Amino acid sequence: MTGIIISDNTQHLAIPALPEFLRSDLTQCANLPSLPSAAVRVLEVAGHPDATLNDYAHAIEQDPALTLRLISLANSAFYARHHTETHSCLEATSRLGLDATLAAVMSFSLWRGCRSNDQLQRIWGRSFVAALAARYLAEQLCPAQASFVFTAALLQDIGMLALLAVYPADAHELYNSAPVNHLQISQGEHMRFGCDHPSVGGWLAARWGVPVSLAQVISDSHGELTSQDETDLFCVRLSGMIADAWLSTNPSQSLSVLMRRLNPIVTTPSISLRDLLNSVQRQLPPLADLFDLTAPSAYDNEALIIQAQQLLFQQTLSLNARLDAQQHEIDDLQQRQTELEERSRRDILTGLSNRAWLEEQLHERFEYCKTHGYTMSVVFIDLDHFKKLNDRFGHQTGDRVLERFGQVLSSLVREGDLAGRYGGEEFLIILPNESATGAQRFAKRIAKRLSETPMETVDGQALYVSVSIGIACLSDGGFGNGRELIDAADQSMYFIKRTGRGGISMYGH
Ligand SMILES: Nc1nc2c(ncn2[C@@H]2O[C@H](COP(=O)(O)OP(=O)(O)OP(=O)(O)O)[C@@H](O)[C@H]2O)c(=O)[nH]1
Repeated sequence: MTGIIISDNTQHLAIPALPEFLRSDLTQCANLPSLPSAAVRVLEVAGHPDATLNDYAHAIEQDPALTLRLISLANSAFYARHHTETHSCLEATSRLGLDATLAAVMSFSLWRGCRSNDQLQRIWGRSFVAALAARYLAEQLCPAQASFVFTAALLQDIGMLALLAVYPADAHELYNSAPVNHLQISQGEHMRFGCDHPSVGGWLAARWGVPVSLAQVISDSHGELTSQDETDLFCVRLSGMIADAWLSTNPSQSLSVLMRRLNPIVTTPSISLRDLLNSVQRQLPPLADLFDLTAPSAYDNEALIIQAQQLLFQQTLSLNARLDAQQHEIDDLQQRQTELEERSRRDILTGLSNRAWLEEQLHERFEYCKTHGYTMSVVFIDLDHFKKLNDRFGHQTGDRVLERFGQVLSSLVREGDLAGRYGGEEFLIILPNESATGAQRFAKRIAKRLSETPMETVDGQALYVSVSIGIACLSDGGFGNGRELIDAADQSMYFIKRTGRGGISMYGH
């Protein structure tokens, strides 16, 4: 092969620069895949915007072997479906179209000398499957670009040829695992060579002087598939994934994984994976024949798709089951969290709110009432002579009295009120939207209940308690915050303590 460089387009590529050592090794490599002079001339023609089919045909005719192959390609089942036989290079070129002619010339040229090499056969096998898949996709999504997409997909792995030429041992080891998955290959290449074969392929194609748009798509061919991709790039990227799945050891499994990945991205209903695989299967043998390639083994695509769909369904079920289990765990955690929060607000002995929660709530409600012009009252209750009760009947009896008193309070408060234990034998009740006289009525009900209901029975003797109650209402003073309201209720309660216990006092009345 004659390696003639016609116009180096590498500087026009929007790709990350190749590592310096790799660029230097590639540039100096004597075995780098190169193009025969006829292919170079075809590229030169391709570089002219006004190039005609005649110019192409003339360039190709310089190479008789290439001419014969091109005519066979045009006459193959692949292209000749509805046409009569072609006999000249010009007829062949016009049947193939300019892009496909370019692709054919380049791949024929590059393919020479690869036939006896299993590894190269595998690389080209994937490229052919990808090219056919890409063309099917392009015919559905961007028919005008079908030839361009076919070419780009066919050449997407030429970087592997270059890396094999420059670093035969390393690349051979990396590519030797059959069948190949290009995601893993790209990762391996990054580790060994500092970049992957699509970038090298794009660089190589640009160095040969192929149109920059083509070299760019080759370079971007293995990127992440997204719905924002240009349609031609999208077809090329997807074609590689389809080829990987179809050629994998477990195609139905790989296809089901691919289907899952495609679900959120491919929304167009015109793409049928089944039709695509059937189309690839139909066109692969004649194309492979033409290149003396052993076509990758055929599948029952119908069964493959059904299997893949079943697997996808099973994966979806097990994923749903996992999601359900996770949701249960989240629900349990949330419930436990709620229980913990609830418990952190409770007084253990009485089950009423504890002091911290009372104060927090009082602060919030106080601010709310101030902002919206509502009123509220707090009722401060202290059990009388509780020390004596403890001393006389024991601490446990004292505890039961407190517990019972908590129940009495719970039974008397209304929805929206908040009753809690403020400390030892002190209780606080917040009454939203309640005046001092309303709070007084409430306090009287408590006193009445206590006078009627013993809190405990000790040795058959009923034990009654009395309480001192102080009330403060937001409307009865210039209170700046909830703390001042509690202090006012506390002071009123102490007034009762000082004047004999067992009564109710209202702050400011
Ligand atoms: N059993 C029991 N007693 C408690 C608890 N918390 C506080 N006490 C007791 O309640 C008593 C309160 O005593 P004081 O503050 O002197 O009040 P008092 O004896 O009720 O007297 P006055 O309030 O003046 O009527 C103390 O003996 C505390 O030990 C509790 O959780 N359980």
